[in-house]
Amino acid sequence: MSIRIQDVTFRYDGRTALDTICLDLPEGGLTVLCGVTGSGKSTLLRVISGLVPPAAGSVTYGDGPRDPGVVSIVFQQPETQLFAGTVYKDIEYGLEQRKVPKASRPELIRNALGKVGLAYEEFSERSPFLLSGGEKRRLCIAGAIAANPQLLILDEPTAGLDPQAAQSLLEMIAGLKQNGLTVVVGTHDLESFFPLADQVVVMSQGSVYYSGPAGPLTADPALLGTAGLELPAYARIGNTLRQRGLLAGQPGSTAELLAALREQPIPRTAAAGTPPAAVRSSSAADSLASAPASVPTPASASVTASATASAPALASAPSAASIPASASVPASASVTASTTASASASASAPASVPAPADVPAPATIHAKPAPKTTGTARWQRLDPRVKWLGMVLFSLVILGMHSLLPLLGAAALLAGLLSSADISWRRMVWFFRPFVIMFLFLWILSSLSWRSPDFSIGPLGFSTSGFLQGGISISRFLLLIGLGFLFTETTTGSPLREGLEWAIAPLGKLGLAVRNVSLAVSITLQFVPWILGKLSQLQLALNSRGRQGSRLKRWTPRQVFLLLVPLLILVISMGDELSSAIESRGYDPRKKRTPSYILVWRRTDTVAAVSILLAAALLRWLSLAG
Ligand SMILES: Nc1ncnc2c1ncn2[C@@H]1O[C@H](COP(=O)(O)OP(=O)(O)OP(=O)(O)O)[C@@H](O)[C@H]1O
Repeated sequence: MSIRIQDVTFRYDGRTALDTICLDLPEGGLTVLCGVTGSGKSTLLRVISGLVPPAAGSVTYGDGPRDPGVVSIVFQQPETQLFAGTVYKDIEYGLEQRKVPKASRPELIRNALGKVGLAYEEFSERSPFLLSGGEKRRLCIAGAIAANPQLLILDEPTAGLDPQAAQSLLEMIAGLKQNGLTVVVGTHDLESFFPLADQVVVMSQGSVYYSGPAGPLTADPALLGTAGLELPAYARIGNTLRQRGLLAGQPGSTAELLAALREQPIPRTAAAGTPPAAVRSSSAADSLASAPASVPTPASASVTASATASAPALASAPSAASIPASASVPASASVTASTTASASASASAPASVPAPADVPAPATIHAKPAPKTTGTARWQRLDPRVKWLGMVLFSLVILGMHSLLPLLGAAALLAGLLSSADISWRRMVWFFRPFVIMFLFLWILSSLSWRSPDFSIGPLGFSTSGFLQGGISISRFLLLIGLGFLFTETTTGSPLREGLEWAIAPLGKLGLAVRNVSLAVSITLQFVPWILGKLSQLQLALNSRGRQGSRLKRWTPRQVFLLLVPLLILVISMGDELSSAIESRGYDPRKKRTPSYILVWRRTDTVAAVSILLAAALLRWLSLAG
């Protein structure tokens, strides 16, 4: 299935992560997506998978819109993709979602596990959560290929795999491609994937910097260097040898390089200081066997190196492999460079890959405008003590509210504060949705009355006072949660902690372990967004098993149930890692420490503190009057 990506733009909370991307992914081909971290690879893969809709532009699958059954994606972190109690059930979940008949599932599961090198007998009944990192990754891939998709998307598939596992994964991917599957791989592992690639796409700051075959990229180090990437070792060695006239063409892989070197004996030259007896003809493979990847030494120096360690590897190199005469540049390759801040669409040079001189200087590539001061940035500059003051005062005032009017006043104030912090609606809805659903349920429960209902809906009786009281309690809780959300969204860990430690310092004289308390509170508060982030990753992964499209945003009871165990495991292991990290850094609450954030009180902080006091007094007056 071919894929056409047209003018795709994607934003996270207003921040552009993908900028008018245009790409064609060939049917049955393997496209390698590379770029420095944060360049937008994972985001583009998610958009291609159809799991997240682009803000603008479109993705077309074959001749039309996406059928959820034909696209599979494996995410970067395997631990956020496994849900079921056994390996078998985990793969079966995806098959069930894709309506594969129960009778055909065992065979498909056995095949999929076999393809990724996990023996069915050994693994099918094991818990996915107790597998090693590499085994988890292979299981995720097995889950993705079990239903025979037409497009397979892999994000960093070789990360965390040992060399043998990585090699068998590469062979598996090559096999899938041979069977006509269209594959897209986002990776930093250029060494492994360039030799397999039909097309390479280099991303830089959310734009496509290069798209075309791997050959021109490996022939010209400046092309990848400009995008912040390094050539694979085989290409660096190949280039050095070509420059010295020791190799005819550019090798397309390590195996090709070794094969060519074995077939092309390189005459040794007498190097300075080399005894004449050492001057003899020898295979270049021998010479290079122990040379460093970047070949920084002169040719003569590498010639004197003796081949020992890599001899078995050389022996297994395919001798028939051919090397292209020179890295000629196909017309389809294109390099894109945006030179000014407004050149978002990027001027594209579709003709030929330019010689190194034509490659734009790093300083001129993808220049971005100076960031505007956003509401979030303004909030972040506010002294954390002011925020703590607001948090504590408003929490107390909200807890003392027992009628609708002050609650409405507090809700209006909170809404105003959230929008002044530039927190997008989408993010707020994402944050509040699970709470609203849970609280609605609690509200209904608290309104039920069996003995003397004031009104009934079907068989259920409700009391008016229970309904009102329940509504008020739930509104109070939602406001408190909203306050915490505003606080953690606009305050990073260090200021939050320093501010709290300052505020509770006097309690230290009464024996309170001030530093422990502030550390615990700041970690707990920082944990909330982390947990929500993990939850949304888990939901995305679950949706990728087949529940996609219009149902993406819904939380079904089964989903909630499936997500609970992995989420709990993630939280426990994160807690474990955090406590080990704190211990390993020699944390001692009695020792004096250097503050990680210097508290500075400005005039704006005084204005903010006075406004908080006035607003809290007004809300308190409203609650008393009501
Ligand atoms: N959930 C998110 N919320 C906000 N910003 C995000 C989110 N995920 C990614 N980003 C931002 O979007 C940009 C692109 O991120 P993305 O994960 O796509 O990059 P990447 O090239 O895959 O990086 P890596 O190689 O490190 O995985 C980055 O600036 C990142 O900080």
